Amino acid sequence: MGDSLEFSEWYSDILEKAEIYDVRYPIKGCGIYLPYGFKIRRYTFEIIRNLLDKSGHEEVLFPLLIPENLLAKEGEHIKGFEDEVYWVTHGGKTPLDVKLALRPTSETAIYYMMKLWVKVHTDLPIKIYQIVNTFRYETKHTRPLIRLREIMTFKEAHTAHSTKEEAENQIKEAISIYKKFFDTLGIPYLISKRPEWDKFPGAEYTVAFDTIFPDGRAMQIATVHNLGQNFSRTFEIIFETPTGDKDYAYQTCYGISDRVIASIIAIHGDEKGLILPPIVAPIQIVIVPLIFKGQEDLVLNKAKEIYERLKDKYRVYIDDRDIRPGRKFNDWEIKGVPLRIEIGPKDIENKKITLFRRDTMEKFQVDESQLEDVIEKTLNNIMENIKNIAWKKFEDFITVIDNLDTDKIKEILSQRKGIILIPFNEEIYNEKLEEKVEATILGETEYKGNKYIAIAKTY
Ligand SMILES: Nc1ncnc2c1ncn2[C@@H]1O[C@H](COS(=O)(=O)NC(=O)[C@@H](N)CS)[C@@H](O)[C@H]1O
Repeated sequence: MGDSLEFSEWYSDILEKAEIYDVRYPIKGCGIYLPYGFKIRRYTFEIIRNLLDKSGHEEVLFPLLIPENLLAKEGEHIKGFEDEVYWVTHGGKTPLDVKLALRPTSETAIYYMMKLWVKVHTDLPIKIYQIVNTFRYETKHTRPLIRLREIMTFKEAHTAHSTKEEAENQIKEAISIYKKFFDTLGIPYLISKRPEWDKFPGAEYTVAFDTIFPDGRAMQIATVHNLGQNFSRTFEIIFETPTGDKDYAYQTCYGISDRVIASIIAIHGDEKGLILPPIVAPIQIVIVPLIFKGQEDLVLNKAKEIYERLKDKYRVYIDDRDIRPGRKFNDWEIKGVPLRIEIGPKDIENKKITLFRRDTMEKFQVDESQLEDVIEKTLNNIMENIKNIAWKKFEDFITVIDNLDTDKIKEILSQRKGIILIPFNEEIYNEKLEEKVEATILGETEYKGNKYIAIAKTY
């Protein structure tokens, strides 16, 4: 899946063949999560929910609509989004006296309310998040789960603190939460501080997680923003300090979207189809009874027995369709089911069970009595294996060069692409550098102990 056309064909194909997502909705940039894809999405976002809940965040839910005067309150912010906002102008036939925005992100909705909630320092910190749909009228071409106009799974966390230091620590916590999240999914990443000219509108600075897709292009999969007091001054989120003075809250926000699902598909998949990390697989183990004439019951009963042994601990499914086993194997391999159990009369006689692991495509036999142990070990091993493979591919896409050799950079980015790292150098670190290298400056990054400028072709 080297070059981008081949990859993008593979990607569109797999969304359809694995029945994840249907792009045929009559609005550009909008699509439908089909049942299998919806389950992957649900298990994936359960992980981030648990990580956020365990680190003192509360899940909330805000209105979709934001009145124009609110959205436009913070100058930088509205400048950054004015070309992307969808507007509601009528209620039925009645023109609205105030235009309403479909939230592109919810800073202005949430911070309006924080002003009402925050009076004294003991009302802080506030650490809330929501997982909602947001809307951005993307003018670059849209791509399923990657560049949407309706971003259906937008996890946005928003925090407010009584000191600058606490907000800085929150940035660190957010970065560590995202590291745990992507490590749990086996998605590799490079963390960089976005350049001044590419930070989030209204932020002091932005830290971003970028991964690399099989076509070599970098994909921003998470962002963490230190908002300083920019929004709290505009929205007057003022609190009484312990010494009785007044101060503006110090804020952060951090977001991920459906791109995480796109990354799981793109980074772990192979020519055959999906390879799902067990933790997000709708079916973790599929049981395929090998039915021979006259021995149907023997095999089906054994399949049911094994199902009963596993069903409390795993998401397991018996495929008892009346079709050839080879067809079944193919279907589940496309859907990325991590582990397959094949049951035939000979196995039953020898008290053996045949297992097939999707990541290495290898088949092996175990004693029936060993089944639970072997499954546990194999599923863990699959996760470790696909994570190592993903990081290996990622590292292979990173090229460190020791100076700003623009010809060499352009050459690499036109062939293999990936991320180029050049030693950090204040003089050259400006917007003109993007023109020189004809690529995006991801930002400043630490890599193997040194400081670099990261450069890449991006989505
Ligand atoms: N059009 C889009 N389709 C899919 N995902 C997107 C789109 N635009 C942005 N994202 C993802 O959403 C993440 C958060 O978006 S953002 O603009 O960077 N940050 C915010 O909106 C902040 N309010 C943090 S919650 C990005 O890192 C990116 O991974």
